[in-house]
Amino acid sequence: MLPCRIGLLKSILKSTARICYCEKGVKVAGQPSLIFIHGFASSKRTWLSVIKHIPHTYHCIAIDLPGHGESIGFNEEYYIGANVIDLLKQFFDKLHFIEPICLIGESMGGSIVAMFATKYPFDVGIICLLSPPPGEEYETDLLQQLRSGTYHSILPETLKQYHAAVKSLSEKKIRLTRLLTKKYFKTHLHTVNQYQRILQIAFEHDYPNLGETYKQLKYHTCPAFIIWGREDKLCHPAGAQYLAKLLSKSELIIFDDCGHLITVDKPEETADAIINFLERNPYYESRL
Ligand SMILES: CCCCCCCCCCCCCCCC(=O)OC(CO)CO
Repeated sequence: MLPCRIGLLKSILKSTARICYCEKGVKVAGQPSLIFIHGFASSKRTWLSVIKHIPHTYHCIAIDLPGHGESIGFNEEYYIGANVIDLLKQFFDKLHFIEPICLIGESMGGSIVAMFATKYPFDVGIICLLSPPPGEEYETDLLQQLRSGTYHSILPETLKQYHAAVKSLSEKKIRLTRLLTKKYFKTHLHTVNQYQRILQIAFEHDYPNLGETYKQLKYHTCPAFIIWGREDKLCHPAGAQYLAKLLSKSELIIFDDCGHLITVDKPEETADAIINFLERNPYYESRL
C-alpha cells in the first residue's frame, strides 16, 4: 500500500544523504500534500497507523529523518543548527509539490516543523504539531532528566527500562510480546550511541531556542492544528495552550487517555482530526 522510495540528495554538507520515504496517493492541484515527520528515535513507520485512516484522495508522504529508519548517510552535523531544515527543504524541492504543503510533526518532529515553517514560510500552507517539546518554560521532570544526560526514559537499554519507558510514554495497554521487545533491541540498541549524540546536539543547539522559534510562528498566518495527549509525561500538556495562544490561526485538541505517543494511543482519532481540520480550513483561504 505504501511503497518506499529513496530520494537522493546532494547535501549542503558535502556528504550525500538519502532520505527514505513512503508515499500514498498522488499530488492533487488545489490540495496540500501531507508530509509526516516522526519524533526522536522513531521512524516513518510510526505514521502508518495514522495514514491508513487518511482517505485515498489525499497525497501522503512519511519520511525518515537523517540518522533514523532507513535513511542513509547520517552525519552529526545534520542536527547542528538548522542543517536538517535545509536538507528537508532540498528534499521537498525535489518532490515538486503543486501546492504549499501541510507539514505534520510529532514530538521532536513537531519542533522541526516549527523550525521549517519559520525558515521557509512560503513552502508551508498548514502545520500540525503533535505534542512538540514546548521549551524550557514548560519542562517536565522527564525532560529535565533527559537534558541532564539520563536518556533511558526514551532510550531504554535494559529490559526493565524498556518496560518502564513504554509505560510512561503510552496509555495504551501494549502487550509487550517477546517479538516486540526483541525487535526493539535488535533495531535500536546498536544505534543508541548515535541517538544519544542527536539528543546531546539538539539540547545544546536548538532546544534552548525553541521558545524563540515558537514565538516567530506568531507572524505566521497559516492555519495551525495542535494535538496533545492529556496524560503526556514528557512534553507538558500546558504547552498546548501556550502554543495555541501564540499561533494566530490555531486550533487545539486534547485527547483523553492519551500519553506522549499520540500515534500509538490515538492513530485513528489523529487522522480524523487532521482531515476534519483540513476540510474546515479550505486551502484557498490559507493562501490569502
Ligand atoms: C534541527 C534538529 C532538531 C531540533 C529539535 C530541537 C528540540 C528537540 C530536542 C529535544 C527532544 C526531546 C524530546 C523528544 C521526544 C520525542 O521525540 O519522542 C519520541 C519518542 O522518543 C516520539 O516519537
